[in-house]
Amino acid sequence: MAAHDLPESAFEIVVIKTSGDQIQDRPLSEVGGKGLFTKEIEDALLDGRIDLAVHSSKDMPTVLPGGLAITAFLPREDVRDAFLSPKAKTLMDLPHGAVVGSSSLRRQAMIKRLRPDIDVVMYRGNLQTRLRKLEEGHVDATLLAHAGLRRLELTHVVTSLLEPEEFLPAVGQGAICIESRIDDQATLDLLAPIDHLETKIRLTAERAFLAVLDGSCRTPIGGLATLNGSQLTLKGIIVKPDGTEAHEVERSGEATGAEAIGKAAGETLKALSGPGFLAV
Ligand SMILES: NCc1[nH]cc(CCC(=O)O)c1CC(=O)O
Repeated sequence: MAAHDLPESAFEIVVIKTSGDQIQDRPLSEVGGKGLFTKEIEDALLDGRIDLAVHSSKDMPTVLPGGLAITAFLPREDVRDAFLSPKAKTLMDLPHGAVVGSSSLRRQAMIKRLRPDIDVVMYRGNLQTRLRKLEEGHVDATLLAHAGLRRLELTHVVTSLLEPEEFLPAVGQGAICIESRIDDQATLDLLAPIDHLETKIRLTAERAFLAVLDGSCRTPIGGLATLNGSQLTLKGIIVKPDGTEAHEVERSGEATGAEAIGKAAGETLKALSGPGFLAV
């Protein structure tokens, strides 16, 4: 091995269990939403116990504590939701009145929108627990992020994939990000070479979109930005939790305007849905 291939830094991994990981018996939207996956980790960053934090972008609130920022993105995984069922090949093929387990407000609302006859029931616990419950017949099907299943090398449990055209993923789905202290230049320098530009641009648009609409995690929202050369396209949707009403938006423009495109798409949905919709 050449000398320049040797690691220049040693890293100590500190495992932090967040309340989002610990609370398994209630939907997260009921106990405070997204911050639950990040707070304990951000406290450790602010205390200087750790220097960088690894998160799922999907779990990151749009407003971060002062002094912290998302300072790098890893290349994005598959953004799609996976459909898992021993009973049917796809969501649309499930028998009338089937029971689907999911505690995600977005998945629940989008399932109801496509299949009003389906009963969506709360479904938490770690992946292994969910797969066991599915196997034991507690539910007829469930949905999980394909990215998480791929990372755990569990893709053999997937029955089919939901295409973004009919089922928009959550903002940030499939993208791992790094959060660090904005004044910690040494860490910023370490991260710069691994920051993935395309993912950063897409996530900038998606998070700007989400920031206009949300904060609370109580409104079902889907959003996905894609890049075609320098052309960015953002699609967004908000759905009533019972699936009876939805508003969609699509905006395109130069990637350099990612933040403005996201913001404009959010404002469009806000205007389309009217006051009250987001509060439900
Ligand atoms: N809400 C939990 C969560 N946060 C990120 C992922 C999946 C991995 C990713 O999107 O990067 C998951 C699990 C899931 O949605 O099935």
